[in-house]
Amino acid sequence: MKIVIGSDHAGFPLKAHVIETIKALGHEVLDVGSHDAEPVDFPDIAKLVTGAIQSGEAERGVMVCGTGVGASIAANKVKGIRAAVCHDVHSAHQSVEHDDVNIMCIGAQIVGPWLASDLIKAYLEAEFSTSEEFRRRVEKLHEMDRERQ
Ligand SMILES: O=C(CO)[C@H](O)[C@H](O)[C@H](O)COP(=O)(O)O
Repeated sequence: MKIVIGSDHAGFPLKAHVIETIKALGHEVLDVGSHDAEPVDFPDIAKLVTGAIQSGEAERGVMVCGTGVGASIAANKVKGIRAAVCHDVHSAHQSVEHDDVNIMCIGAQIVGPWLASDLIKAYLEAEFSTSEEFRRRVEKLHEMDRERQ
């Protein structure tokens, strides 16, 4: 898969490790910044990450900010995006299996590199379930997207 990755200044220290992990798992990486530790607002980076998914350039994304919270709020403002903060391995895979999450957000000030690697592995190895209940629920999310004002 092609994975788009973005971080703000608070997520930047973990971003290189995240990229290395994604590549080691055999995926391609599209890095939309930030490219240094200069302060940058997470909504600006979220626009770049979500844009790559909306255009089809990347299949899934990973965003790193200080807590993962701001990144997920910003990403979820965009149609077609299902973003979640995942700081445990179970949520990292279930968010895809049940909810078809397409951007996992992690907090560089919350998790260390070892856990980040485990989260990314669980997220990228997971596939959206074919079970009717999960498909139905995500279809309702698509409906909510279409009804957005
Ligand atoms: O975690 C975040 C938002 O949820 C951000 O990455 C920042 O760390 C947070 O907003 C704090 O901002 P600061 O400019 O890094 O002090």
